[in-house]
Amino acid sequence: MCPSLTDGASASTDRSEMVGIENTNVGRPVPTNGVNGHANGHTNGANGHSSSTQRRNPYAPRASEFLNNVANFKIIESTLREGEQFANAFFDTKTKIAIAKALDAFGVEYIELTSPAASEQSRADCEAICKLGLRCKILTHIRCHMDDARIAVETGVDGVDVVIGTSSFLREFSHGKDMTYITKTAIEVINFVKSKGIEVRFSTEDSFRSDLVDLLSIYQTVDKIGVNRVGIADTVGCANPRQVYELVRTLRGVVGCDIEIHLHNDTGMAIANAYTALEAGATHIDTSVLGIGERVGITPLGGLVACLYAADPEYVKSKYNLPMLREIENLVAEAVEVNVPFMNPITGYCAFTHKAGIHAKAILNNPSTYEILKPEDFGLTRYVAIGHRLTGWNAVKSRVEQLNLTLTDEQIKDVTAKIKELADVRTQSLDDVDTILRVYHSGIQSGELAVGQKEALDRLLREHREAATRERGETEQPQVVAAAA
Ligand SMILES: CC(=O)SCCNC(=O)CCNC(=O)[C@H](O)C(C)(C)COP(=O)(O)OP(=O)(O)OC[C@H]1O[C@@H](n2cnc3c(N)ncnc32)[C@H](O)[C@@H]1OP(=O)(O)O
Ligand SMILES: O=C(O)CCC(=O)C(=O)O
Ligand SMILES: [Zn+2]
Repeated sequence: MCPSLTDGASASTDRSEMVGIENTNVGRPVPTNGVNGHANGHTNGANGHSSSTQRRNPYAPRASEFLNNVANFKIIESTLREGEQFANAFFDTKTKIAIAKALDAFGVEYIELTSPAASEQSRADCEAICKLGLRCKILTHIRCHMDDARIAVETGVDGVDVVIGTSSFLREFSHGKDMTYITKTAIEVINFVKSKGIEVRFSTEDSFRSDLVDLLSIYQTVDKIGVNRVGIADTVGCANPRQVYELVRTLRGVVGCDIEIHLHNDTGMAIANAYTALEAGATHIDTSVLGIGERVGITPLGGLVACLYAADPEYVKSKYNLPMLREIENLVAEAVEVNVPFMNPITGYCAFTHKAGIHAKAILNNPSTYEILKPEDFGLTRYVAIGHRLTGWNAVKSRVEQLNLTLTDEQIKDVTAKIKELADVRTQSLDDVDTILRVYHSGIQSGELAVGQKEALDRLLREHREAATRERGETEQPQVVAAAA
């Protein structure tokens, strides 16, 4: 059981075997040795550590890397474009508006919408979203074609994202155009969109399987005519972080405009690649909620936020309404009829649940020991699971203290051995653990029990169970008879 959410957002949340700990400690002092954790207010170091801890981390982001935009980026949220290409997605107007408003309230800088050339409803929805008066900029995504551009500029969008495939695969098997034609059309479309006074971005589809000279040449051309952004797309999800770094860094040296990156997740690299793109100088990252899109989709909003928060929590907190993330993910998950994956960063069922005794002890002393993300920054709560065979006496002690029982450390170790013995047979609920602790405590208080008296403890537990069964039997008996009748 991994109940990491606070209010039952995960359908089957069961907290029965958990110790919920607010902030850092459960009745236990946080060490005052200078390594402050989450409990004592947040420090200015990354990762929730004190700045002294931060300085000791040789892998922390280095401010001296002048191209690095890890703490200076914009999100282009494409749930309503790339996300609509997810096999399960059908967004009616009401749902699109709800998603657009939620993303705006979260704080994304841009929302990208499906091409108005796709269908009459797509065009009408695009216009409707433009009229909402959202704080974020609204973009629409079109083919590199004047017909699409003419429709797009009439919708009221703040900008148009233009794309065309440049790899030999797409030039031969998709649109059939060569680089000369692509360049000529790109210039025409960009000039047209610019003439309408709105933002324009030019992107090559399948960039990582395109010829580098072709790429740099067309990007340089569109940069010269004043495109606002150029985009790189890992359309098939084939790129690795080193390749992303090299291409973005090379491009950074060739164009003066902003650089956007769009990364598919076919090999699970989308978040790492996005992070690396920022390190190399990209300025804009495409995301979708839960990563939905063609095939397995693109860089997920939540995962990217987790990754960037780990690098610079204060910057990410200042930009986005982090506690809204779970609500947005639930909204989109429901709209496309999927569950939020259990291993999802931040909102996954077990994202803030700690289990093994070694972890539990350290977490109770200072959550930074095993947490890079502070659950409270995302409106969530951490839990420590104790009713299992991997538990330890420190975790049990925290529960003893929560229950206001008085036991010595030696006694807690003794009763922990009993919990582990029982948990070897089946996981114990928190109620089970509490019963064991209360029976043990009253046995000690009454003098019926001393440390190491296993048989006496077994007898007390058996007697307690029998008494409870008798009590239940008295109230349950009539119901059984009634049901049988
Ligand atoms: C990698 C990506 O995700 S890119 C974005 C994908 N988004 C979409 O496809 C939006 C939804 N698409 C649609 O509604 C339709 O495909 C439309 C309206 C865009 C086009 O529909 P149709 O005219 O029926 O063409 P169809 O979809 O069969 O084929 C794509 C057409 O676009 C052309 N094309 C493909 N990519 C591009 C491009 N980037 N720039 C210009 N033309 C392109 C192809 O040559 C083909 O035209 P053709 O049939 O005249 O040769
Ligand atoms: O417009 C872009 O940059 C990307 C288009 C796209 O969805 C892709 O190439 O996967
Ligand atoms: Zn895509």
